[in-house]
Amino acid sequence: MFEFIKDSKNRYKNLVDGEWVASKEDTYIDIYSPLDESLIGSIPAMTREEVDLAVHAAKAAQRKWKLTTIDERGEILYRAAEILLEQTEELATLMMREIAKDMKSSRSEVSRTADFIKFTADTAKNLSGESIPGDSFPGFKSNKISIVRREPLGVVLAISPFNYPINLAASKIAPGLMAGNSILLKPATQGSLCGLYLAKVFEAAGVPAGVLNTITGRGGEIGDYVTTHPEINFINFTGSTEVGARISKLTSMVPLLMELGGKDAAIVLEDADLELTANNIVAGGYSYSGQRCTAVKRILVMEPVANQLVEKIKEKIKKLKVGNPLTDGDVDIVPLINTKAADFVMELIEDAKSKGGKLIAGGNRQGNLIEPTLFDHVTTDMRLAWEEPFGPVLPIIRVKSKQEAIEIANSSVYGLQSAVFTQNINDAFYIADRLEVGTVQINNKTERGPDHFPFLGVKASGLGTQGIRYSIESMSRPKATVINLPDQT
Ligand SMILES: NC(=O)C1=CN([C@@H]2O[C@H](COP(=O)(O)OP(=O)(O)OC[C@H]3O[C@@H](n4cnc5c(N)ncnc54)[C@H](OP(=O)(O)O)[C@@H]3O)[C@@H](O)[C@H]2O)C=CC1
Ligand SMILES: O=C(O)[C@H](O)COP(=O)(O)O
Repeated sequence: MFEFIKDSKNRYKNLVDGEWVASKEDTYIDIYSPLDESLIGSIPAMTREEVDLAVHAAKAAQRKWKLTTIDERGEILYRAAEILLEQTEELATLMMREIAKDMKSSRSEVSRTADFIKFTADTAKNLSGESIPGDSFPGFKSNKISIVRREPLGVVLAISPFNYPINLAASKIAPGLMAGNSILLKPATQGSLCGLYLAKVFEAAGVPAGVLNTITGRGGEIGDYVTTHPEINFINFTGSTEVGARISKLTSMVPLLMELGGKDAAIVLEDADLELTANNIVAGGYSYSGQRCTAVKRILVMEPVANQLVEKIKEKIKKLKVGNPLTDGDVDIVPLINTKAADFVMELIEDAKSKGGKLIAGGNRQGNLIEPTLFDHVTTDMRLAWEEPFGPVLPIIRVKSKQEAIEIANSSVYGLQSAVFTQNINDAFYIADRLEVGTVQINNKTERGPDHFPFLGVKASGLGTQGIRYSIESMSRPKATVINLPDQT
């Protein structure tokens, strides 16, 4: 089924106006596996002219797509979810090779995405408009009624990152389609092969020609052209704050929905259940080598329980499986996505070492595989206290009071999530209410799911709100039609 999205040389094609098209200029980008450096495929480096064709197709197709019923769109999404599940093994294997995610996590990303797509169809089918009587506002009577329905925005540009190449692409495509938009998917270059498979899934499910199109090429080369294209009506971006800020500077009068970087703090109070806390910190900080926007990225612990917590985390780190999913099966710590990312993490480690951070575990590197690393006594002059490693390293900052924890947590430029570990609900709410983040988790690691919860970052962590219903609402707008009946009073 998926064969014709690539040629005999493993060169992938793009979905443009319902056709799978090769690079017109014969310019391709080779994609190598971070696991063994093998060549796993090539993707077209699209030219501006090729981008234009995709955008025009999306624009034209949206005019018809918005006239389809929500029920029809929902049926296509239910089929897409089924096809996706049928392809689990093939897609998970590709994902493992393309972004170095172990098979168990790759499979679970595919099934989570199928659930997401189904839930999106269910939610859109159950959204209702509203009618607002005029007489609730002073000076108006009940003969004036506003009927409010939702309209699509037009052409949605969906830009996804490498780390969840299926889920973070589908979580833009599915709500966008249900809202009646057409979509241009620009997947991360390392992650494009998965992105193109996903597009094939939606196409096979019956998404009409032009309603979903793909654009491949390096963001640094075609990104600015695509994001400033005059026919784009909405941009839904997930990735680094650096690129998100660039898009927000370059664009004008185009609404943006952005999930960006984070430095999620786990705040641990004296009365916390330390076993539960350590389990959550280790799972939250190190899974997929910390390459998750919502990974726990710093620990702010009350001094009196710090030693005990450090010991527990250290013991649990020893049990993490470190290796290569190709040869070692399901592992927690995998090689990072590329050498640049691994070099950056090592810089943070060296900086913390040189400034007196106490290395409790890890610290070494073999190629791009970095040991799960824990530093104690990290101070606020160390880069590790503030910068997002997107790698398996966690700093422990010891604090003396709730106030100090709140202050350090809020001094970050980021504001995605935070976790608070305590058995005192009053303290939990006291802290939660003062944290400048999108979500506070009480007695749990920071995480996005379940995917129908609102998901948002404040400050440098994002703009707007995702989460199934929130995403549909973000990708549509209210349209009011006002009925003016004769005044019979
Ligand atoms: N808050 C959240 O939900 C999430 C945040 N992230 C954040 O993303 C980062 C890691 O992901 P990563 O993929 O490396 O992020 P990047 O910001 O490097 O890339 C994200 C996407 O943007 C594209 N891109 C790059 N330059 C441009 C440009 N000028 N215009 C338009 N698009 C462009 C990339 O394409 P290409 O690959 O071709 O460069 C990719 O598709 C981390 O900071 C992490 O915190 C990641 C996941 C979730
Ligand atoms: O991109 C990410 O890192 C994800 O949005 C995080 O999702 P998770 O918390 O469910 O892993």
